[in-house]
Order: sequence, then C-alpha cells, then structure tokens
Amino acid sequence: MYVSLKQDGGAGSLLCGAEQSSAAARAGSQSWAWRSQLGAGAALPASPASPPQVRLCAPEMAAPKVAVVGAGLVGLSTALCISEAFPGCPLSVLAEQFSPNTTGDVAAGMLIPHTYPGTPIHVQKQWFKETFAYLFAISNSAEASEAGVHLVSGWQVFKTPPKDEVPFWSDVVLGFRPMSAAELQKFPQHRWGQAFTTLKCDCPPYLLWLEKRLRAKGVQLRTSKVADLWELHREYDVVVNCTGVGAQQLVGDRELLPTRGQVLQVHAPWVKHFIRDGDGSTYIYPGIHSVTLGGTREKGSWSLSPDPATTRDIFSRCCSLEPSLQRAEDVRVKVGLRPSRSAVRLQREVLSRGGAKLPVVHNYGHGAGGFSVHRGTAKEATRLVGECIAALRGSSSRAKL
Ligand SMILES: Cc1cc2nc3c(=O)[nH]c(=O)nc-3n(C[C@H](O)[C@H](O)[C@H](O)COP(=O)(O)OP(=O)(O)OC[C@H]3O[C@@H](n4cnc5c(N)ncnc54)[C@H](O)[C@@H]3O)c2cc1C
Ligand SMILES: O=C([O-])CC(=O)C(=O)O
Repeated sequence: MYVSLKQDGGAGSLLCGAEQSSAAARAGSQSWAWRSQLGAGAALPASPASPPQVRLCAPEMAAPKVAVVGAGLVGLSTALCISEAFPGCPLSVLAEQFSPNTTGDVAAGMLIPHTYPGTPIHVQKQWFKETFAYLFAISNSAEASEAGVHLVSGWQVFKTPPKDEVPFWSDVVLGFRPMSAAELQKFPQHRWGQAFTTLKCDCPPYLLWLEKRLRAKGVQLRTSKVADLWELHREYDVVVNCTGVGAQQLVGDRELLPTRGQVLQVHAPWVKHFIRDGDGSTYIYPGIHSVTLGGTREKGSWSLSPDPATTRDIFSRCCSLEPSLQRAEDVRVKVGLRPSRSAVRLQREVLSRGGAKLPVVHNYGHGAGGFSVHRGTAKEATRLVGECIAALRGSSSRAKL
C-alpha cells in the first residue's frame, strides 16, 4: 500500500492508496464543492489514514448540516471520519455525556476482536484491519503519547486448546504464534496459548485526543440529551445515531442489551505484558499509567454500582494468573455497560412525519469489541452519510425541476 501526502486548504492529510481510490470512485458520483473548513485544522499534524475528502459543489443548495448523537468512542470516531470526508459540512456532536463518563472510559481499550454472530467474518476482519492500521500509524507518530495509543505484547492462555487455534484476526495483529513451552511454564494451570503484539487505546486520553481533533476542525461539541431523533429535523439534514446502549430507549431497539462489566485499575508498573484467559473471564491489561484487571459480563444488568464481592473475585482471579499483582496498589473500581447486539447496527433509515423527512445513519451495538473495530465502522457510517447527502442532492435538484 502506498502513502501520499495531500495538501488541502492549508492542512496536510495523509491518504492511503486504497482510500484514495475509493475517494475517487465516490467523488465521481458527487460533483459538489462545499466551503472548506480545513483552515482550523492546520495546526495539528495529519491524521493517519484519513478517509477521502469529498468536494461537493451545489451552488443551489447549502451544505447539509450533520449531527452525530453520542460522544463515546463510536460517536467521536464517526464524527472525525465524517469531518475528514466532508470538511465543508457543518457538523455537531450532541451527547448527554462526554469523557470521562462514557463506556470507553471504563474499558481497557485492547484490540482483540470479539465475534459478532450476525456479521459476516470477512466484514469484521475488514473493520479490524482498518482500525489496526489507523491506530498503528498513530502509535508510530509523535501523537502516540497524547492519544494514549501504544503497542502491547502478551499472551492469551487456555486450559484446553480452542477449536479455532488460529483466529480470523491472527494475521492482523503482529507476530501471532503459539506460545513456547518456556512461556507456558509461567502459567501452570494452562496448557496452550497464543503470543502476539496488539494495540491498546488508553482512555480518557484517546477520547480527549479525538475531541481535540474535532474541535480543531470546527466541529461543535454540545451536551444535550436527545429524547427523539425527530426533534433534530429542523436544525439538521442528516443525523448519525451513535448512542451505544442508549439506543435501546432512543430508537426502541429491543435487540440491544447492556452487558455490565466491572474492572479494576491498579498501580503495578512492573506488569508489562498482557495476559488474557482464553475463556474471556479474566484479563490483565497494562496501560501507560495503570493496569486494568477484569472482568465480568452480566447480560441485561443496568447497574453502574461497583460490587465489592466482584472486586475481590476479579482481584483473586488476576492474582492467580499473575501472582505479583498481590503487591498492586491504588485500586480503583469502574463499571460500564457494553452495548450488546448480535451485529453492529450500521444502517440507513429515513424517518418521515407529515411529509417531512430526516435521513438517519445508525452506528451502535459494538458490545465488547468497540475499540477493535471502531475506525472500520466509522468509515462505513461515513460512506452511508455520503449516500444520504447524495440522496438529498437528488431530491433538491428534482424539486427545482
Ligand atoms: C468493562 C469493559 C471493558 C471493555 N474492554 C474492551 C476492550 O478491551 N476492547 C474493546 O474493543 N472493547 C472493550 N469494551 C467495549 C467498548 O468499551 C464499547 O464497545 C465502546 O466503548 C462502546 O462505545 P459507544 O460509543 O458505542 O458507547 P458509549 O461510550 O456508551 O457512548 C454512548 C454515547 O451516547 C450518548 N447518549 C446515549 N443516549 C443518548 C441520548 N438519548 N441523547 C444524547 N446522548 C445520548 C452517551 O451520553 C454517550 O456519549 C469494553 C467495555 C467494558 C464495559
Ligand atoms: O474481553 C476482553 O479481553 C476485554 C473486553 O473486551 C471486555 O471486557 O469487554
């Protein structure tokens, strides 16, 4: 894959080859030109693997106003992708909560995919690949420490070898291999394991980095609870729904359920490698400033209160994997609700009332794997926003005939 540097409106942006060619394909079907807002972003370095910028020119129609509802990992990364692809469209992020009060602020932010049974594996793999490539570029840039994005190596250990010894994501992470006998000696209760290097996004830093990039691009970030997406139709032309588990109430999605997760964050700076029990119940994930110990998965529970018995249980399970954690200090307990669904909902919908219409793009339901796929799903949501804009243009020019 080749990389080229594109100067545009005063702000450089790195576009990778594959994205440039799809940009050309998409731009071919849209021939508008929006006012460029790129000047505001000139102080920041280029975004790694930015999506294509589509120049749209419709003198007869103002640039469509876009609202992203939700300021968690998914809302912020989707807004960033939209602002990179459609720099002339006024964009706002509206959310009841921002970092440090979102689900991603609880998560370890490890890139180890979880399988969505309702999404084809090749699609999940593509989302993971795009996300990995995007974050790998950040981890290799001078932005890495501010963004909280870093490489981490370690082991996933199993009491009995899994059916799928080589998971679909094995050629995306770095250096995937079976563990050696010497490595397995560290885990006397486990018989088999995988060693690899992956990426981790520490939060809040990663979320704050996304917010900073959005502000630099002139995106408005507003605290606001939306009771009904339709209430946005007077002010916005396209709405993107990234409300996580909040979508259950907002759009009445009964397939979406919370999966409660409790984790501990501890000070144990000597722990440098991640350890994950292959059954997913117990994990130790070292970050830049603390180590995340987990976890739990309680389907259907909406409780955000930490449970002291669960805290003791997590600590004891982690100590049995890594006994040196007995010396860990400064234990903080966090709880979050994973937005669980059989498949991420990535879909266009047109709401209509009394003859008026509001195009909506849904992007929610990332469950336990939001970090692993967020850039890939943000790109797909951005493509769907492009379709909404093209449809608006079509109806605007038909109305003029
Ligand atoms: C304990 C735990 C550990 C995890 N570990 C990992 C991991 O290591 N790797 C990984 O890939 N994933 C992990 N995850 C999963 C990951 O954190 C989630 O998939 C991801 O954070 C979901 O992001 P989101 O933006 O969809 O949701 P959220 O962060 O919940 O954001 C939803 C946003 O929508 C807003 N909102 C909701 N309703 C409304 C409304 N009506 N009006 C206005 N705003 C609204 C909220 O205020 C918020 O801003 C973990 C999750 C948990 C809980
Ligand atoms: O399972 C893991 O490795 C971490 C995670 O994604 C979660 O707890 O949701």
